[in-house]
Amino acid sequence: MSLLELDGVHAYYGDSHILEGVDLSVEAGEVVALVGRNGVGKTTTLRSILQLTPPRAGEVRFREESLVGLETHEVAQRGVGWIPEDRRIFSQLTVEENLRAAIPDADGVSSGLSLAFDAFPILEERRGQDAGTLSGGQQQMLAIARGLVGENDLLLVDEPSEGLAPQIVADVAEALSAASEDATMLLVEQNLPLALDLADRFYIVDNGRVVDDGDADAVSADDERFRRYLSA
Ligand SMILES: Nc1ncnc2c1ncn2[C@@H]1O[C@H](COP(=O)(O)OP(=O)(O)OP(=O)(O)O)[C@@H](O)[C@H]1O
Repeated sequence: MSLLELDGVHAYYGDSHILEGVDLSVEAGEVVALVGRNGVGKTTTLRSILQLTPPRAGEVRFREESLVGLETHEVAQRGVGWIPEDRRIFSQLTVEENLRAAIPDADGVSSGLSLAFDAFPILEERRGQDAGTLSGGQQQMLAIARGLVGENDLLLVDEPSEGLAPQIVADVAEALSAASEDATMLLVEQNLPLALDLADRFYIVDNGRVVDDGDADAVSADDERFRRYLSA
């Protein structure tokens, strides 16, 4: 049985019908990428899992239990972590305080900090610095590190490479790749080569539906399947 299953999920913003029956699944231990053009509903799919945009029809099951109707904090308590597109770090807190705040269990603080600092050594150098003074790339590293130390069973990662310089993207990709060895992730990523590199499987989303899916190893970013749905 899959760790996460979406079955015919419909979601709206007001009267705008955004998700028109999304079906997908994520197995424990997998990295699954959601790819597709801007505005097709990838972020909304993550929001529908988190119950930030609760589905009006369809099911979201996590460990075979429905998440629909729960509060977002209850979804988080069940082990679903979120690394949002806009990062949402606490800019007035230091790097270390941001990490400590994301570690659920007091006994886990030192191992959590080691995990974060192993993944992103620059965060250890900056541990006493206010997070708001970090560069964009370092803030993204902190956001990812907060997700990693959260002891989640599933991480929803939204556009980790967005707005970052290529060298920083490479660092972020390396850390996500290392983290994915013992994490399960559903990843929204516009950078298709990066998405395919990180993921075991992909789903292509178009107009609020999954229109294609497959094994990431079996395709390359210039495949016709992607050209059809991803080119502007
Ligand atoms: N809060 C909102 N209120 C109204 N419409 C919204 C809201 N958020 C997103 N939308 C619209 O919903 C549609 C899907 O947005 P979504 O963010 O899920 O797309 P996406 O595939 O993640 O693309 P992007 O990479 O641009 O975020 C878009 O047309 C967007 O304009």
